[in-house]
Amino acid sequence: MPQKIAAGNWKMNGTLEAVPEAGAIAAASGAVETILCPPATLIGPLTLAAQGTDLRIGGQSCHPAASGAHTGDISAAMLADAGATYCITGHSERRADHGESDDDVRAQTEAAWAAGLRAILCIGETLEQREAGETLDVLTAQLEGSLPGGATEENTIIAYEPVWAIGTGKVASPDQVAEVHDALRDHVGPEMSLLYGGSVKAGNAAELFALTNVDGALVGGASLKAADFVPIVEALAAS
Ligand SMILES: O=C[C@H](O)COP(=O)(O)O
Repeated sequence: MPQKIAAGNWKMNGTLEAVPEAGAIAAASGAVETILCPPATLIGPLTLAAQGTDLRIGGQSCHPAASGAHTGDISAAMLADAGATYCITGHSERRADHGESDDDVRAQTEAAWAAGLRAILCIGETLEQREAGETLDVLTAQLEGSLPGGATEENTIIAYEPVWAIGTGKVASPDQVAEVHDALRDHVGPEMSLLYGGSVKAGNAAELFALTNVDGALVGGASLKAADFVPIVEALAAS
């Protein structure tokens, strides 16, 4: 059985004032694997807030190199040193804002593994690609291009995030999610966790988690406040 996972991606949100939210989320973690990926500045503080609980902390991206002359970047080893045990790779915002290619994502994922981090590797189609009927082809190509050989359920989680559903309030329909996740399951085998991401909220989480091949969610906006995220974690635990 794939592991059930509720992951929150705080993106470029949060200062020290947000640490108590993580504390409240930590207090509610345990029934399913629960992860918060804050900005790099908060990995240390959130690791401290999560100490003694089942909440795990992750980075949002990493440079493929372990160290060096890469101003503004952070390595997987640094994330691990600060307390992270997970790292998102291939998020569509990184692919769009920083021009990260499948090759870059594969190298980052390998770097995350080398530092002992479990990767949360994201793939997703744009609205244009969906409307052109290219969704499954695009996702297969992204997976084949960015998932390194040697991926297992121990070192990798796949997150399907349709770009058009991220931060828009337009969640993919259960049929759309099921079609993609069933195809992904055929691709990655029976044990790797498959997360859905894109406008997941407490109000739509249970319906998504009821789908056979949805093992959890990668949540953006609704992970910033414990009052929004904890009900999603609870819906997953109840699924
Ligand atoms: O990484 C998280 C996703 O991009 C989803 O973000 P969202 O829940 O704000 O739509």
